[in-house]
Amino acid sequence: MRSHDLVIVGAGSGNAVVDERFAHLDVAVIDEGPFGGTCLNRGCIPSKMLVHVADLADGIRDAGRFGVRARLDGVDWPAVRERVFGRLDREAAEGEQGRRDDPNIHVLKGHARFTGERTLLVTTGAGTGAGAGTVTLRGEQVVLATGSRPAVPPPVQESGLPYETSDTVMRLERPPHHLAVLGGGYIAAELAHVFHAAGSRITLIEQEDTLLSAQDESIATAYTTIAADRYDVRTGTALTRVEGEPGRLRLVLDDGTTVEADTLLVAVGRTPNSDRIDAARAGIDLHDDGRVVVDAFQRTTAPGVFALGDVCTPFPLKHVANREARVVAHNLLHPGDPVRTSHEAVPAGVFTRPQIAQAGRTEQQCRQEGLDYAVSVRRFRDTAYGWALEDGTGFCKVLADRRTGLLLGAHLMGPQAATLIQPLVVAMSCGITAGDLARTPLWIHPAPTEALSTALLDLDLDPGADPGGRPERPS
Ligand SMILES: Cc1cc2nc3c(=O)[nH]c(=O)nc-3n(C[C@H](O)[C@H](O)[C@H](O)COP(=O)(O)OP(=O)(O)OC[C@H]3O[C@@H](n4cnc5c(N)ncnc54)[C@H](O)[C@@H]3O)c2cc1C
Ligand SMILES: NC(=O)c1ccc[n+]([C@@H]2O[C@H](COP(=O)([O-])OP(=O)(O)OC[C@H]3O[C@@H](n4cnc5c(N)ncnc54)[C@H](O)[C@@H]3O)[C@@H](O)[C@H]2O)c1
Repeated sequence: MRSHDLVIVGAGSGNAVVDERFAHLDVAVIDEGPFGGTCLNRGCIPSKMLVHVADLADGIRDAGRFGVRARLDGVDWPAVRERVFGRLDREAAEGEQGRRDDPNIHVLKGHARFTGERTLLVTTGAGTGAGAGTVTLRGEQVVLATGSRPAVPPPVQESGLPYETSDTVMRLERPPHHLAVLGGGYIAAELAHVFHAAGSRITLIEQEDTLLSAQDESIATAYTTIAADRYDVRTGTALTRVEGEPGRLRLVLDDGTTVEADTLLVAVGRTPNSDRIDAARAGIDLHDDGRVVVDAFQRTTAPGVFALGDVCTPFPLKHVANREARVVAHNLLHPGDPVRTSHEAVPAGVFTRPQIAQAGRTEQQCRQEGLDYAVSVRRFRDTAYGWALEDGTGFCKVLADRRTGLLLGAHLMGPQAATLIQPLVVAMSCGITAGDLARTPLWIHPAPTEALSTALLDLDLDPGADPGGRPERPS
C-alpha cells in the first residue's frame, strides 16, 4: 500500500487545493476523468462560450430594431464546437500534465473507492484502453471533491431510448432540429438559449408552475413569459414516458399532451457523487439527499477527511466550490487555526437571454421567514441606459430589512445582470446598509447601475435605518 501525506479525490475544484504551500508534502491526485472536472470540460466554461455565440447571433437578429442593417447567415456549429472544445480539451490536458510535472504530486487516473479509514482502492486503466489494474493508497489526510452528475428520472431511463445531458449535448455534431428539454432550471435556460440561437426549435417541460422556480417569484414569472414567446413552454407537467425510436422521440406528459422531438436533453438537477465511493467504509456520513455531511470547516464525520464542492455543498456552484477549496487548503495547513466557510449571500448568474442574477433571499423566502422587509423594483427602461438598450423587460429588485436597512436579497434581469449585481453582493457580504450603499459612493451616469442605486433609494425603510443625506464621505 502506498502512503501519502495528502490524497485528493477529484481534480475539478479539488485540484485547486494544492499550491506551492504544499511543496513539502507528498500528494496524490486521483481522477477518473479529464482534469478540470465539470466546470472546464462540460459545465460553466463551454456553456458560457456557447452562450456568448448565442448572444452575438441574437444581437445581429435584433440589430434592425436599432436601425442597424445586418443579416445573420447562420451559426456554423461545427466551427463553434471545434473552437470551444479544441481549446478546452487542450486546457484539460495541459492542466493534467502540469500536475504530473510537479515533483511532489503523484497523478492517478482511475475510479477511487474507500476500503477503510483514509484508505482507497483505485481502479486504474478502465476506459482508457490500457488494462485495468488496482492501486491501494492511504492518506494522512484526504480531500473528497468528487462533484456531482446529471440526474436522470425513471421514465427516461426505463425507455431505453437515447437522451442527452449537459455532459454530452454541447458536443453534438449539429444542433437538433427540435430539442425537448426536461427541466426548466439553470441548464435548461442557458442551453435553450444556445440551441435556439443556433437554429433549433425548443420545447421546455417543467414540473413546477414557472421556469426557474427557485428564483425570486418576480424573476421566475417574468422569465417564463419571455421564454414562452420564444419556445414551446410546458409548465406544471411531468413526463410519464418516452416512446418512439432514436431521432423520433415522443414524450408523453401527465397532462395528456405529447411532445415530438428528435433530441431530448435531461436537465432536472444533479446527484452528488457520494454513492460510488463506499463512503460508509470510511466513516463518512451522508445527508438524505446524498450530499456528504461537513461542518463549517469542511470536515466530514471521518477524522482527517475534508470535502468540498458539489459532493457536499448546499450551493452547487463553481465559485462556491473554489471558496470551499481555499478553506480546505488553509485548514489542512493550519489545523490549529481553522477558518470557516460562509454561505451567506451566495450569488449566482443564469446566463440566458436576458441574463439573470441573484444573491441572498427571494421575496417568497422573506415572507416565509416572517421578516419585516422593504422591497423596491426599478426597471431598466426607466433609466437612461435602458433607453439606449431599448430594454423592455429588465429590472432590479432589492429586499432589505426595514429596521436595520441591511440587504436581504437582490435580483436582477437584463444585460450583464451577473456583473451588475456585484455591488449589491459586496454590500450584503460586508454589512453595508442600503442607504449607505446608495448614498456614499458616486454611481456613474448613465450606466445601467443607476437602476441599482435608484432601487436602493426607493426602499421604504425605517427612518433609523436610513437617515438620508450622507452625501459626503465621513471625514
Ligand atoms: C452545464 C453546466 C453549467 C454550469 N455553469 C455554471 C456557472 O456558470 N457558474 C457556476 O458557478 N457553476 C456552474 N455550474 C456548476 C459547476 O460546474 C459545479 O458547481 C462545479 O464544477 C463543481 O465542482 P466540483 O469540483 O465540486 O466537481 P467536479 O468539477 O465535477 O469535479 C469532480 C471530479 O471528480 C471526479 N470523480 C468523481 N468521482 C470519482 C471517483 N470515485 N474517483 C475518481 N474521480 C472521481 C470527476 O471525474 C471530476 O473530475 C455548471 C454546471 C453545469 C453542469
Ligand atoms: N449559471 C450557473 O451558475 C449554472 C448553470 C448551469 C448549472 N448550474 C448548476 O447545476 C445545477 C443543475 O442544473 P439543472 O438545470 O439540472 O438543475 P436545476 O435545479 O437548476 O433545475 C432543475 C429543474 O428541473 C425540474 N424538474 C425536476 N424533475 C423534473 C421532472 N421529472 N420533470 C420536469 N421537471 C423536473 C425542477 O423543478 C427544476 O426546475 C444547478 O442547480 C446549478 O447549481 C449552474
